[in-house]
Amino acid sequence: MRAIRYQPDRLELLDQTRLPHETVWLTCTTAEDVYRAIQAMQVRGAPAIGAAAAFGLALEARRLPAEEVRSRLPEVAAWMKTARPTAVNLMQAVDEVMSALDEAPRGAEADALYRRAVAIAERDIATNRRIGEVGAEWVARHGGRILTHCNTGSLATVEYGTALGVLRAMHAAGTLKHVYVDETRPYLQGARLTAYELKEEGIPFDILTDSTAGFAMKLGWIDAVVVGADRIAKNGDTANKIGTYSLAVLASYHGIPFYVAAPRTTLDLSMSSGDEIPIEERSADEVTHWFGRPVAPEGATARHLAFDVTPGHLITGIITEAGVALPPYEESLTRLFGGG
Ligand SMILES: CSC[C@@H](O)[C@@H](O)C(=O)COP(=O)(O)O
Repeated sequence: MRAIRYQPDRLELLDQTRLPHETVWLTCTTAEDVYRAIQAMQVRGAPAIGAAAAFGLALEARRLPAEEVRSRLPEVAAWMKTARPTAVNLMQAVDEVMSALDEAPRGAEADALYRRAVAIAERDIATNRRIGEVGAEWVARHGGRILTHCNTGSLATVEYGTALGVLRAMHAAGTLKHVYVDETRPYLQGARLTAYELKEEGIPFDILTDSTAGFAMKLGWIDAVVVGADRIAKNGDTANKIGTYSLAVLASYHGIPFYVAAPRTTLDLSMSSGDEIPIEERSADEVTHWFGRPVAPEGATARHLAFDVTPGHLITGIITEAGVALPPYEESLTRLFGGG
């Protein structure tokens, strides 16, 4: 399954606000189109927004007059980074695609940026497959009934997924028994998107309301929790979809292993702890309204933190393409990826 299709003159995004009942492709031809799609969560998930942003800048390089690309694109790149604040993949991908300008011959900037964006996208797929292999072997030792949160699959990446990639690989290896999917209020990435992907793959699952997780653990339904990440600090503190922290606390209380699956591009080794990670706060309307329809009394207020930070000490292991990092993370992540 692919939610991102690209050509030099356009980026097509499978609109994730319409899934699973409508399949609508959105065509982007400018950086602004891509920026708006990221903000509106028509494309979402840390690696997917990074790749989309890279293509957005390549499109902008094609649209700008050739003699203005080098002077004007850096400002567009800085703006693109502000589309969403928490997932560091966005900032990394923007920097990486912009670095193509350094080597591009004059007049060939757009082609160079497009080629770099394609490389980012293709690397994401290969990385996710490797995370899947590494994680499937590791997680299966705990058992085959896995709880996951949000959507970390093909829709959240260029293809295959991170945490959901681990589940895909376990399914292929015959070690996955059942997936419990948190619905993931308020956008329902679990109930809408993860359920859609699991159904397509024929993987057995049940959706749980977010508040069921603790009792499901108490009832002995869950062997391990596997989630994705939007930014991981040097000490292993991990920002991910709101609700992840509660799951980690519950897993710790019940003695259930709790794993994060993420690529190198989700690590932010410039941050020493999760306290430094910017947490996106989205519109209260997304909580007081149900996909546009009011559910709370008129005038009711809400706080809509889109992410939380799980302290590294609650994380059993971080599954990456280079292997599984174990606590203490400052040492293990540096060993796997170097200090930079
Ligand atoms: C491989 S996706 C990892 C994370 O980006 C995912 O768990 C998540 O929190 C997505 O949040 P979203 O707000 O839907 O973009």
